[in-house]
Amino acid sequence: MNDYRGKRVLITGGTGSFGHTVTEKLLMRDVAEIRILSRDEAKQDLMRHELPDARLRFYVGDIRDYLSVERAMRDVDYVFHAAALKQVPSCEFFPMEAVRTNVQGSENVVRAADHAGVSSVVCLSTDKAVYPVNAMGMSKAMMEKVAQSHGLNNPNADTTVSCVRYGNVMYSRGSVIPLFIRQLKAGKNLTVTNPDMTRFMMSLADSVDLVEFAFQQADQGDLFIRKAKACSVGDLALATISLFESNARVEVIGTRHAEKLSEALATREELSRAQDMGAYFRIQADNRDLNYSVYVEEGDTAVARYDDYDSHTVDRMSVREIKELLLTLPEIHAELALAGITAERATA
Ligand SMILES: O=c1ccn([C@@H]2O[C@H](COP(=O)(O)OP(=O)(O)O[C@H]3O[C@H](CO)[C@@H](O)[C@H](O)[C@H]3O)[C@@H](O)[C@H]2O)c(=O)[nH]1
Repeated sequence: MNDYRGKRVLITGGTGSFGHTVTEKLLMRDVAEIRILSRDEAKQDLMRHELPDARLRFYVGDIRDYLSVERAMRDVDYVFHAAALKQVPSCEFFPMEAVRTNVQGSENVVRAADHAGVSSVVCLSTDKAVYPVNAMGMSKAMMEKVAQSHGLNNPNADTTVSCVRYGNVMYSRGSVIPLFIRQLKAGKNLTVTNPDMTRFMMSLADSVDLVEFAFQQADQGDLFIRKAKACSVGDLALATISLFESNARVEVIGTRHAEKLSEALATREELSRAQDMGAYFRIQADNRDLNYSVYVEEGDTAVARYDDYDSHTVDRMSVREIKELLLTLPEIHAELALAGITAERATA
C-alpha cells in the first residue's frame, strides 16, 4: 500500500481545481514535499498565498519542454499528471496544440518519471477519450495509449504508469452548472443545447478519490473509472431552476461544436476484461504481444456479453436526485446562501 509519509509528489498542471484540492488534502498528511509544475506564474503566486506551507514548491515550466519536466521530476516519488488542454473548442481550432500538450507532453512526463525512478504516475483522462469525436478527446485517447505503451515496451519497469477517466466534474470552471446559475441570477432563461443529451456527473471530491484509488491500486498500465450516475441536461436545468426557486424557462439552443449526445466511460471491449472493485472498475492494459498471426487467429468471445458504460444506458438520476447531488457541493451552498435560500428550504 502506498503512503505519502516522507514522499515527494509532483502535480503537473497543479494550479487547477484538481491540483488545489489534492494539494490541500496532501498537506494535511505527512507528505515531505509537493511540487507544482505549471506554466502560469500568476496562478502559482495566487496558490502560494492561499496555501502558505514550506512543503509546497513551484516550478515554472511546460510539459512540452522535456528539460523543464526533468528538472521538476528529480527525486520525486509520485506524479499526478493533470496538465492538459481541456477545452473542446480551442482544441478543435488548434488540434496540433492538443497533440503537443496532451500527447507529446504526456510522453515527456512518463519518460522523465522513468528516468528519475519515480514509483507511480497517474495520468488524468476523460470520458471524451472514449470513441472520441473531437480533437481534445482524440489527444487524450492518445495520451492513454502513450501511458499504456510504457508498460508494454518495458515489462520490468520500476515506474508504474496508470490512467483514470473522469466524467464531467460538476461546477468546474467554464462548465454548464456555474453557467446555469449565472443565467438564473441575471434573470435569464437557461440555454440548453439538447435536453436529451446525457453526461456522467462527478464532484471534484469524487475525482480526487478516483486518482487516489488509482494511485493505491495501480499495476502497470491499469486504467480506472469510477462508477457514476448520469443525468440529462434538460433534467439538470430543471433541478437548478427548482433549487434556486426561479421562474426561468429552458431555451433549447442546439448542439455545440464537436459534442456527443452521450459519453462513454468505458467500451464493452474494456469492460470484458475489467475487474469490478465496488465503486470502481480496473481495466487492465491489453498485454497481448505484437504477434500478428495470433492477432488475426484469436478473438475474444466475452466481448459480445457486454455493453459500453455509457451515460445513455446507466442509471439516470431523477430531477430530485440531481438536486440532492448538487446539494452535496459546497459551491452550491455558497451560491444558495448568496441568493438568500437556506439549505433546508432547498432540500424541502
Ligand atoms: O449553455 C450550455 C452549455 C452546455 N450545455 C450542455 O451541458 C452539458 C455539459 O457541458 P459542459 O459543462 O460544457 O461540459 P462538456 O462539454 O461535456 O465538457 C466538459 O467535461 C469534460 C469531461 O467530460 C472536460 O474534459 C471538458 O473540459 C469540459 O468542458 C453538455 O451536454 C452541453 O451540451 C448546455 O445545455 N447549455
